[in-house]
Amino acid sequence: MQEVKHFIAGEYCESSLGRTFDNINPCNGEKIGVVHEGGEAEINAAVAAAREALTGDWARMPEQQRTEVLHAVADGVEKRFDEFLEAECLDTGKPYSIARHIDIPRGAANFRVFADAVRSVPTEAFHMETPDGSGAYNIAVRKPKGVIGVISPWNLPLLLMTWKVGPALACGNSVVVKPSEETPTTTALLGEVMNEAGVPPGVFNVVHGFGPDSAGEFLTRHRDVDAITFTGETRTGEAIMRAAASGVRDVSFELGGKNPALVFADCDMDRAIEGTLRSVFANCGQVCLGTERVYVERSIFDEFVGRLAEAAGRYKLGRPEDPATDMGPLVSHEHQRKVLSYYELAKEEGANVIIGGGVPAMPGDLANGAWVEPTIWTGLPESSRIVREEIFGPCCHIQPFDDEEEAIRLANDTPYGLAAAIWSQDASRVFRVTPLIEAGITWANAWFLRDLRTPFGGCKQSGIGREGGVHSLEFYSELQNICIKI
Ligand SMILES: O=C(O)C(=O)/C=C/C=C/O
Repeated sequence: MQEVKHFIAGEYCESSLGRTFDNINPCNGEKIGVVHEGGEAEINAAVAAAREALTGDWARMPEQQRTEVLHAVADGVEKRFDEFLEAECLDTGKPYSIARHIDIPRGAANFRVFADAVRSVPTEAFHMETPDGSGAYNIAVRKPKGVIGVISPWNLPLLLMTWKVGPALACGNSVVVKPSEETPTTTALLGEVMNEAGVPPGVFNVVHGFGPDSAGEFLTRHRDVDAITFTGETRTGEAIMRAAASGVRDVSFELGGKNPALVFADCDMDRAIEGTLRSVFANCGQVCLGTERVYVERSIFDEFVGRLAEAAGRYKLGRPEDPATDMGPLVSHEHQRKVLSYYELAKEEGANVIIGGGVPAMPGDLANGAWVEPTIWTGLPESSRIVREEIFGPCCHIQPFDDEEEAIRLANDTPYGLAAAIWSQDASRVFRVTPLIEAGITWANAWFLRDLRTPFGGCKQSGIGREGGVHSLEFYSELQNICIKI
């Protein structure tokens, strides 16, 4: 039976609370093992270890060596690829086919891209004239921010945790990570890789537990944590922001969304179907950048709905390790209950259920898993909760529109602003429409095409700040301007 422990100061340890919670396989509801629940004592110990690491070998390590160590961490993840793959898919239920191409490779790449960025992205320097004519030089220098609190989500556990830990360590910080209680294993496993790669003890720490009145809250409230980065639901972000205000700590948030896709009649229909299918149903609809609202130009509405439904009907739900599987369960029975409550609400609100809307019949032990059917609705008003609220499941509502102005208005009619996709082969339309979409990330004729140097994050209630490239370096460092009089 698996036992997932905390990782503090380079060592695995149990909880002083003497409490553990079950880790459940969402494919069949079976217990995978137990996870130690961290309390205030564990968070205090982890933050203290992180603080001490900032005055030890890690602080004295030359930047070049630090980046080599981070490449060694990436090597370590790649060397133990199958171990990370199996752990991630056991925790999440996601198919090997997704984790093999997205989650685990990005788990390594997120260290490499920022180890390289910190060596190549310049800071600014200005020469200035001075009244005495001798002049002065201004040089901006990046310095570590300090101890970073990282609260990472359950949908892409390794990817989204290393998306934060990679740049944080590249900038010379130390971190205390509180992974989601649903998916603790790969974050815990990374501790071994950190030790093997030569990351000094205390630089990378992991404490497991829950949010309120548990490890998550204790971490965000800890006064010796200099900044907090979080990916997850907007209302949790609000609570973290309130905690961060005490001590004026900086925050970086990637929060919720209700992302639109705009499909124009002049699109490449095959590409629009393929791309929208992925953006709605990938990872069982549990991707923050995913589409839940699809707006289709009226002249192609019926054809688009029919073809998307036909494609969605071909998903093979099954075990992660089955090569035929292209959709897993939701991450937990709790999340299944939430998604199914929206499936019921849609029926109550009179939606046309084009496909799905329930629980699939699954064979054998899989019948005890957190499964839901890929689902497509039409016919609801824009005021419907189905169209307004983030569901985070394999489902979308499709609505027709008649012109570009209406499409843009519909897309922007949401308190969120994370991602969007538009499908059109008219270049003028693409350049006209995309800047008018209120979203931090907008794809045209693509989805989830990711250049890690680009700004990544949401506006409105979808987040604060940007990650990616220099934007991550900006958050994970303090810039000091040094003015030198000649
Ligand atoms: O691709 C990324 O860097 C990223 O952060 C993906 C986020 C997905 C959230 O569900």
